[in-house]
Amino acid sequence: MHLLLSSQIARTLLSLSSRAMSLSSYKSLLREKAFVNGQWVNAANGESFPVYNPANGELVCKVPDMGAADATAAIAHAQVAFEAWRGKTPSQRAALLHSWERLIQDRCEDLAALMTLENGKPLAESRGEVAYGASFIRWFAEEGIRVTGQTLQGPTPDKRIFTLKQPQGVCGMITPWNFPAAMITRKAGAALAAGCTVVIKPAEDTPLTALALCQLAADALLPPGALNVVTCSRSRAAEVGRVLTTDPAVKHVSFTGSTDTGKLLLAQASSTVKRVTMELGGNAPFIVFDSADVDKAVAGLIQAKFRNTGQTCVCPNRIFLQRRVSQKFLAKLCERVAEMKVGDGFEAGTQLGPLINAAAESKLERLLADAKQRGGRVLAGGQSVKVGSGAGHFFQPTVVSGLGRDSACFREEIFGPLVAAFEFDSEADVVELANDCRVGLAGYFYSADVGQCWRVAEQLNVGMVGVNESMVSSCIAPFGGWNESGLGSESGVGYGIEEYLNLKTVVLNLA
Ligand SMILES: NC(=O)c1ccc[n+]([C@@H]2O[C@H](COP(=O)([O-])OP(=O)(O)OC[C@H]3O[C@@H](n4cnc5c(N)ncnc54)[C@H](O)[C@@H]3O)[C@@H](O)[C@H]2O)c1
Ligand SMILES: O=C[C@H](O)CS(=O)(=O)O
Repeated sequence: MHLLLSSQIARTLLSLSSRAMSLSSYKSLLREKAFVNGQWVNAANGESFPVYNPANGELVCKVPDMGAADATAAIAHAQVAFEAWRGKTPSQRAALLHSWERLIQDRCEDLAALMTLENGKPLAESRGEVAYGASFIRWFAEEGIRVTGQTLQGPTPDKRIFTLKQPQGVCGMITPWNFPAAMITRKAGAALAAGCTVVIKPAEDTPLTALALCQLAADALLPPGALNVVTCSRSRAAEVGRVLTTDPAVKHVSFTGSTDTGKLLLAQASSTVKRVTMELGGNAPFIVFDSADVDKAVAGLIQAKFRNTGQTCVCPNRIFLQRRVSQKFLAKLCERVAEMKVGDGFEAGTQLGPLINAAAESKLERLLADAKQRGGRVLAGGQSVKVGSGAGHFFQPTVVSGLGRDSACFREEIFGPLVAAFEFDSEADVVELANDCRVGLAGYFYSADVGQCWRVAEQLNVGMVGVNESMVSSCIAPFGGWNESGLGSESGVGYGIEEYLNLKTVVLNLA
């Protein structure tokens, strides 16, 4: 008994000490100002807005609530910086980006703590995201050195044709709360490596990680004006966004967020015909065929579905189970789900942190009520969870089966820890079901039939497919959606950086 007690005490002390360690050192990167032209600045209106810890509703700090004037000033500084930044060689830019990436890696623990504090995700996931975010900077530093053009024989002997790829200029970026570091570096890394300068508006829920990245960029000696972050509350997002999407000095708008917001920004950006990159909403099918390795499929679903508490754009959203394997899969899945730990992201062993806010919890409850009303069966979870003071919005990992395509879980992006299961009979049936939606970001399926793997991978109307694999994102793989999931592609060889380059054709007369 004494042995057991001492090991429990040790675990508790370790948990508290790791939490204390994380909380104590992040403060060196906590900034309560925005970052423009290499300076820490307040909003022109002197106003600020609060950033809360989603796990307990406690105030973390306040940051500037900037408006149109601040965004316009940031763009002007980025424009001035662009001329010098584009004039550096790709290798010179790469050296600075590599320095930035190394500093990010060195400060992983502090950045991770800051991310968990403002986003709520488990500390282990935050650490993973810091490394993932840094990988994009390293990747694009190298990509920038390998941007190539073409040399062609002209239509007549006295002509030669060359193509050049040149940086577009100032890029406006608007990013979401679910990946406070990676959604910024996946864009800014590519744009900066291409020779562009950037003005970023991070999500109002998670500005602190973005600001911390600015401090490290300054420490890495990125020149003033190359990287700028303007912060604003949700109520000012439209005002700042309108400047970023309509100022003639901005040549590219890169957005990651919901499809509805993306459509709005697209319309605004059209007034000055800006280049755009849109990474929008998803509704990923996750198909398990009779021939699948069920244990592997269950593990894959757990990994992809509950990452970031189910709040990622590539989370499996509709789980399609072939009839013969359905019960076995659901039994194994529910067994694993029942073991998952919901809690504060700083607590050791936490696998599911809080939802980002009350609206996210209300949406989850609405989707669950709709599922039940349509005859869905709750096989696991289904309840919110009180953690600590109870001010956070925690929800059990939940599994609902017996749903049809008329359910809200089929039609909407769930964006939470709710597994919605649907049964199917034939391959043709499930491909039709999977493609019955207006977005097409990611899709996954498990099958031991090679021919089926090829057929289904080719037939799914999505930008990324996992075949017996549930993780499709990395700096190496092009990331982008079809249909209403977006435009363009981020990361990959050539794709991500090309978004920020203009193509120029030069026809040279030799005579
Ligand atoms: N495709 C991807 O890579 C990807 C990645 C993350 C999130 N998402 C999608 O984002 C959604 C969830 O994120 P969210 O709730 O933060 O999305 P959201 O569209 O509400 O917000 C995203 C960003 O847009 C800003 N914004 C909102 N309205 C604006 C406006 N009128 N003008 C200018 N900016 C505005 C927000 O402040 C935030 O910074 C989901 O649909 C998810 O699929 C997609
Ligand atoms: O939520 C959207 C992100 O793009 C997911 S990922 O981290 O790139 O897989």
